Amino acid sequence: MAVRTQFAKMNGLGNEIIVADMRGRADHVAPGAAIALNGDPATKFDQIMAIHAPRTQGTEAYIEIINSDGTQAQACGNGMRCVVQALAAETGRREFTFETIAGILTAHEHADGMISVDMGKPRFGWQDIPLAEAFHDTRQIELQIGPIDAPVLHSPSVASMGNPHAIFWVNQDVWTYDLERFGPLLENHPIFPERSNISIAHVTSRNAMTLRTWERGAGLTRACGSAACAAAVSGARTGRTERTVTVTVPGGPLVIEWLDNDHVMMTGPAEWEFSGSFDPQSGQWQRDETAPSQGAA
Ligand SMILES: N[C@@H](CCC[C@H](N)C(=O)O)C(=O)O
Repeated sequence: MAVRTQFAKMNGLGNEIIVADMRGRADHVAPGAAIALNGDPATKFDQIMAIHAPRTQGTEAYIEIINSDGTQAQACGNGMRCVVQALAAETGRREFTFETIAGILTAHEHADGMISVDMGKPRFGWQDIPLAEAFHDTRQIELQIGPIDAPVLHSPSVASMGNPHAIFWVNQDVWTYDLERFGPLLENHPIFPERSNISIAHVTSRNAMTLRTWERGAGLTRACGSAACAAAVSGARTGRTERTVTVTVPGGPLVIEWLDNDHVMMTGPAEWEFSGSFDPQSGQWQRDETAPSQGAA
């Protein structure tokens, strides 16, 4: 059996996150271990944020992001806030620079405990999402679901926040749509060769919208930070909103700012639940019996 790794079970507005401390070791969390952890109600998660030793000078760590189906993701906004809270508790520092498969990003914890993550620049080219065919205007692409003459959802905006997002705009309560039914069909639609995160957005003012997301590789979630960013920039890009938007997801509000330098800043909370250790090969785990404490290590 492999040496166990320490983890913290956390959440970012209800997006279920496992922060795993893989520093000082060469192995990775195996897809089978992720699937096993997700199969246990106590450790059920949306993403594992595996903290590895830094690969690039000037960064704190390399973060590997693993969906609950064992696949890798390029971005996870809520997970990054959990990583920041765990490392801030461990080190006493508030400013961090991380590397992910999608590049370098910075984040900081505010004095009130809220955490801002610079999610980088959005990309809108059809090859960047990616889409399987050329669309020169990705503010609205041809895609619909439901009866051909009365589609339930149609004409989404698409954007990449490092990972692929499709945002379907609706004029009524986002809870009136059966996202559990449409999500998997749209996630796996042939237009998305790398699958996609699927969101439904209802703009309620120039600075606010509500959002529900079916996550690629994880399913229905209570929050998706990168989807909130993709929805905010798409809202501004299509003239529906200003560049600063409060995006209310089922777990609560996230503030998204599309800055003049084109970077997208996401601000929200993170919450520690419990700590333990698991075998990164099998996913066998146990809860720490010691007094409650926070931090990945
Ligand atoms: N929960 C995340 C996004 C997770 C990644 C996604 N499922 C994918 O495969 O792209 C967030 O908060 O951004």
